[in-house]
Amino acid sequence: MTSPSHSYNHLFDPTSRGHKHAKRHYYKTTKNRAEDFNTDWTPFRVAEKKYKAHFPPPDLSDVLDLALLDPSRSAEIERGGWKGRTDTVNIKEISLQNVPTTKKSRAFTVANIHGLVILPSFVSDESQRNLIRWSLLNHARHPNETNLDTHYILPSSGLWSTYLHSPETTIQPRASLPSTISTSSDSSSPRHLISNTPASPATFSLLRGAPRPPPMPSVHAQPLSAKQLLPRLRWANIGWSYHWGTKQYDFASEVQPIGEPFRNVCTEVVRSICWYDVFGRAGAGPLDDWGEGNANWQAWNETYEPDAGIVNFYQTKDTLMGHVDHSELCATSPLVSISLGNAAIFLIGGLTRDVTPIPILLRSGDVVVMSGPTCRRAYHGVPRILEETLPLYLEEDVDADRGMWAPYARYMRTTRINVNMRQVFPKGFDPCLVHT
Ligand SMILES: O=C(O)CCC(=O)C(=O)O
Ligand SMILES: [Fe+2]
Repeated sequence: MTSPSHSYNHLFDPTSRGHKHAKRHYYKTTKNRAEDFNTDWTPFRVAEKKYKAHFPPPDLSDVLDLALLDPSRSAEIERGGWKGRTDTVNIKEISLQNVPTTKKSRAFTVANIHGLVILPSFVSDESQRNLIRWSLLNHARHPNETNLDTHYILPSSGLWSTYLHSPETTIQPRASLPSTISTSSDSSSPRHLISNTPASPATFSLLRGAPRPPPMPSVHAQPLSAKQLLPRLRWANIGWSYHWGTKQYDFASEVQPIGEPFRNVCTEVVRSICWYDVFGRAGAGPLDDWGEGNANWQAWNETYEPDAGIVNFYQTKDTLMGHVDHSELCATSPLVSISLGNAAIFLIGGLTRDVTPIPILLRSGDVVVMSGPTCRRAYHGVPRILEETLPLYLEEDVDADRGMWAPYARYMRTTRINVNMRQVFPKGFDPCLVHT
């Protein structure tokens, strides 16, 4: 039996030991900071700072928390003590089609962020466990690139499998001759978010020909055991290989097959959304800003096909800075984002950081879809993973799997996984037909 997860509620009680400890830690670490608030910060930065703060814990009364609409999730919500509200923004429920009646799925759009669809607990408990297993065992390994490959010679069987079978196995760094190798520009954790030119069908041939120098391995990387290296796993590529140095896809390298479990959830989501409810009816506004990516949303139920993306592995102290994902040639087709494990605060705003973002509490099994010209190019980020919010069905002592789930449960106790799937090429665009 594992010990029950401690609620984060203690931080909200000023008489508790946890609160006093966090307060002492806060004063110790902030003692020398000149100014806590900078008037130059954009509204997006202000929100990031707010939710990042560990003491005092952020007030979540502005955070949209759709799990509160589902009574069957109350135990999950109470566990961590983190709770938002359902009335922070105007939401509208939209229809889902072809979803088995056994599924309790619902879908919501959010006023002001046209093209954003939230599907709370779309992924069943069992399917969440499968996606977590797949992410660690089958996905985060060769031939898919991970953040660790630049710096470490990872075992061909994968880091997770090595950790399961012999956690003390030493993994050697790549750079063993410090004198000949300069210090890395580090594509390792945390993710580097550099600005780049948005991709489009018009810029494709230019992008395809651009040099993609391989990242340099760090000379500071030390040999580590599989067990020590595992918490440093931050991302693994899906499909088209992503070149972090230029923040563009590397179209010259081989595209890897997309894991069926990821693909199936994403296509199920896109095919079940009634896109007329999102774009066609209820004051959708002008559709002339859809650009070359094409406004073919009427056909997404049949044509949507993910071909790239990333699996993010967050430890509870990790964050993902505000950014726009604009390396995909198709600037409008749905990006499907699946949350697994601990909950997080997700911020989504507008086309610049000057738009005040909407904070949304994403819990395990929730799916977010970003689509259309406004939402697909909106700044978004993850300023906070909410500690101790792992749902009970992902704990080891509810193991229907005779011990097989236990190592996953232990890893997930401090982890959030996000599967972030995109479609790089617009429907009908054939990269082989473009001449350089
Ligand atoms: O973790 C998330 O929910 C979002 C991740 C994201 O924005 C990305 O991978 O580009
Ligand atoms: Fe993103």
